[in-house]
Amino acid sequence: MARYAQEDVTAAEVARQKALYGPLTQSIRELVDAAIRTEVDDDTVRAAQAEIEAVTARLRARQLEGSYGVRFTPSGGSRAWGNAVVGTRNAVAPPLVIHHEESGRAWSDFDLGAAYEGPPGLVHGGVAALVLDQMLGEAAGAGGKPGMTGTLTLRYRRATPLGPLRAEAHIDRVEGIKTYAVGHLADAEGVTVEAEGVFILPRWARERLEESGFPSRFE
Ligand SMILES: CCCCCCCC(=O)SCCNC(=O)CCNC(=O)[C@H](O)C(C)(C)COP(=O)(O)OP(=O)(O)OC[C@H]1O[C@@H](n2cnc3c(N)ncnc32)[C@H](O)[C@@H]1OP(=O)(O)O
Repeated sequence: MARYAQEDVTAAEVARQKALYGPLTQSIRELVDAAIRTEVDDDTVRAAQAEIEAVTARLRARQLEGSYGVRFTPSGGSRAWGNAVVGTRNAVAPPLVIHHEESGRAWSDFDLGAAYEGPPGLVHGGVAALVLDQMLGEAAGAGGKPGMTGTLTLRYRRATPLGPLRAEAHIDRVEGIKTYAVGHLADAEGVTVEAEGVFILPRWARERLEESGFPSRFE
């Protein structure tokens, strides 16, 4: 069962796993792009399918029971390697490498290819929401006010082209357990999508913090 978990793992072991799984995941991303854009003949497609199924069976030989979860390391870091936006082991993730400031700011330069298409040549609106949800959430977390997305509001000002993009977000204001963050997605010509959201520390997390003696940290 996936969860937040404290892991007893060394930094060297985390680095070893990152060096192992990062390239595997990148290869799968390239496979997805290749499958969308290939124009090879039918027999080659069928042969490729058989090879992919064989590789999938090898990886399935030993699996986690559920999803990856979020794992905290002894050094205070966390691994969200299954995350749909930033996950080191998730080929669905573009992935975004997100930079943070403790003031509650986050930004990322990244590239969205054929796998993220909605209208022809343009980023799917749901993908823009996916990216901005994560960015606003990361800004809230960077500022020490993490939470679950309560409400996310988007304004699609103009279409976002596939290709190189930048996303930015920052904390706008904090009201008790609610952190309001704003941000945008932009291409080289400027902003394409604006976002605002409220991130709320869930009741179960508030109760756990109160039990552990840190009741005021998020107030
Ligand atoms: C670093 C990692 C970044 C990750 C970024 C990605 C973030 C995500 O994708 S999170 C996944 C998507 N979000 C979810 O699934 C959230 C599902 N909803 C929930 O878990 C809960 O409804 C949650 C946490 C939003 C609020 O639950 P809970 O803490 O029990 O709320 P509750 O105690 O009733 O209300 C607390 C306050 O929040 C307000 N509130 C509750 N729900 C919402 C909401 N959906 N929108 C806005 N305000 C809300 C209430 O009105 C109340 O306000 P006030 O104190 O002023 O009266």
